[in-house]
Amino acid sequence: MNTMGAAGVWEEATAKITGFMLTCIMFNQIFPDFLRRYLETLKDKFVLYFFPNVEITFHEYSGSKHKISEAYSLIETYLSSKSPTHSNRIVGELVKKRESVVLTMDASEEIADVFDGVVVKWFLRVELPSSTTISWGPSVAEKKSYVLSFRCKDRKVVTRSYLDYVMGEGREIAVRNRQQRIYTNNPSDNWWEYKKNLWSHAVFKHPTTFKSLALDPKLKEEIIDDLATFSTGKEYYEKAGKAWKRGYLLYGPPGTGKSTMIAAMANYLNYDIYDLELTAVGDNTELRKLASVIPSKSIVVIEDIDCSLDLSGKRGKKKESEIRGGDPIIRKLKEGEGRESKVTLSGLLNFMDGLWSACAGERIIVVTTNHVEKLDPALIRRGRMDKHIELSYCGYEAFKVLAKNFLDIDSHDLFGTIRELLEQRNMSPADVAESLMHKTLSRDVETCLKNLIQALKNAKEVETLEGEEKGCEKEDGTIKDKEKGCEKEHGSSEGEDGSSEDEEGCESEDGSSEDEEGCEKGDGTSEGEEGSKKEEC
Ligand SMILES: Nc1ncnc2c1ncn2[C@@H]1O[C@H](COP(=O)(O)OP(=O)(O)OP(=O)(O)O)[C@@H](O)[C@H]1O
Ligand SMILES: [Mg+2]
Repeated sequence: MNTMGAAGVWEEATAKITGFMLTCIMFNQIFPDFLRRYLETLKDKFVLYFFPNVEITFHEYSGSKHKISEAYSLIETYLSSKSPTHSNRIVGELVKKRESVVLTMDASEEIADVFDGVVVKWFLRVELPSSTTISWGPSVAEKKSYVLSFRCKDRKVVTRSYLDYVMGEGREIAVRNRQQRIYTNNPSDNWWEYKKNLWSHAVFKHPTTFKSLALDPKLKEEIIDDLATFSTGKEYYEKAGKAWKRGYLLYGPPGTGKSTMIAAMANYLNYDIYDLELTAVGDNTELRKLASVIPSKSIVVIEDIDCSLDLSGKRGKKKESEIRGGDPIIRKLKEGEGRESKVTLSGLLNFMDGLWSACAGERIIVVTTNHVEKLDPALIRRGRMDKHIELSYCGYEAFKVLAKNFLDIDSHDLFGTIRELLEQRNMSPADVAESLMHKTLSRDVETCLKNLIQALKNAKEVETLEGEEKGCEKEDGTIKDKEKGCEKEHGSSEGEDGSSEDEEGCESEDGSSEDEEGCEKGDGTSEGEEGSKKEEC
C-alpha cells in the first residue's frame, strides 16, 4: 500500500514540474515583453523583501600577499573618522599632528554611516585560521576584511557614489593624520613570519630640518629647490615621458651630514623612508619583491653602499685576519655580516630603474658613500643618480648654523678665530657639533667655543706632526701611525677646559686602548699652540 502511495506521489510531482515548465515556455512565447518585465520587477521585489541586504567585502590582502590592499587601508582610515558610538569594543591609536587618540572599531564591531539619505553598515570581519593541526611554527596570520552592507535598493548610490566618497575621504584623512615612518627590510627567511610583511616600520620622528642642517647656504638652497621642483613636477615628468623619480648620491667623509641630510629631505617632503639593508637581501628576486611594495612618496635609502656589497661582482667577504683580530663584540658583528647575498650590480640597477619606470608616483632614491671612487660608474650615472652632492668638512657658514643650533648665538668675539682655524683645517660638522655641545648645566657659551678652538688647534698640530715625519698618515680625517697602529680622529681631542678626554693614551678605532703597543702621551693634556700636546707613538 505504502509503496503504491509513494509511487503515486512521485508521479504527481513529475507531472506538476513538467506542467510548470511547459507553462514557462508558453509564458515566454505568449506573454508580451512589457508583461514579462513587470513580472520580473515583481520577482525582484519579492527577493528584496526576503533578502534585503547586499554585502561587499574588502579583503586586507588582495593581489599581492605582501601588500595591504589600498582600498582596505583607505576604508580603515575613513572609518577612523567615524566615532563608533554604539560599539562596546573600540581600538584607539595616536595620530600625528593632532597628537590625539583616534577611535576605530574592533573586530566584529559595526559602524553605521549615512550618505545621501542612504544608511550603510561597516563590519570588521576577522577570520582565524581554520587549521586544527598542531604546528610548531608561528601561527598563520588571521584574515581581516571590511564588509559593507546596505539595502539592495541602494545599490546604485553605494556603488556609484558612496564608495568613491569613502576612498576620497580616506585619502584626505590619511594625508592629514599621516605618521611619518621609517621602514627597514626584514630578512627574507622571516618573510612568512612577519604577518607577510617584507618591511617592518617604526614611527619616524627626526628633529633635523634644512634650517638646522649645517651646510653652505648656496648648496642648501640648491637642494631645497631641486626637491621642491621634483615634488611638484608630476605633469612635467609626464609630459617629458620620464618616470617620476629622482636619485641623489651623497658622498663625503664620515660625520659630514649624509644621514642627517636624508632626515632633512624626508621631513621637508613629508615622505616615508625605506632604509634598504642590502646585506639582508638574498638575491635579485627578493630585491624586486621588496621594490614592488614600496609606495609613492617614499625615499629609498641605501647607506654606505660601498660597504654593503661588493658591486663589482665579487662578494664583500671580510679578510680572515680582520675577523680574527680586535674586540670580541666587533668580531661577532663582523662574523654575523657573513650572510651571503647574491644581489648583483645588475639586480641593483634594475631595482633603481626597472621599478621606477614601472610604478606611478613620486619616489626618491638616496645612496650614500664615503668612497665615491669605489662605485661602479653605471650605478652613479646621471639618470640613476641625478644629483651628486658632496658633503665636506665644516666651513664657516656651516659652523654658524651649528652655533645657532647648539648655543643659540649668531655672533661672538671668538667667531673670528674659529673662522681662521676652520679655513686652515678639516673638521667634520659632527666633530664641530660635539665640541659645541654643552657639557655642564651652567651652559657656558664661551667655554663651548673655546672647546672648539682647542679641538681645532689640536687637529692642526697633528697635521704639523705629520710634516715632522712622525710616521702618521692622514686618511679621511683620520691620523694613523703606520708603525705602531695608533689611530686618532681629527678633532676628537676635546674637553671642558681644552684638556683631552683621552687621558690614558691613544685609542684604536674599535675603542680598545693601545697603550701596551707603545703609544704614550706626555701628560695627557692638550695645551694649544704653546704647550703642545705631547704625543709619542
Ligand atoms: N651638516 C650637518 N649639520 C648638522 N649636524 C650635522 C651635520 N653633519 C653632521 N652632523 C651631526 O653629526 C652627527 C653625525 O652625522 P651623520 O650621521 O649625518 O654623518 P654621516 O655623513 O652620515 O656619517 P657616516 O659617513 O659615518 O655615515 C649627526 O648626528 C649630526 O648631529
Ligand atoms: Mg651616515
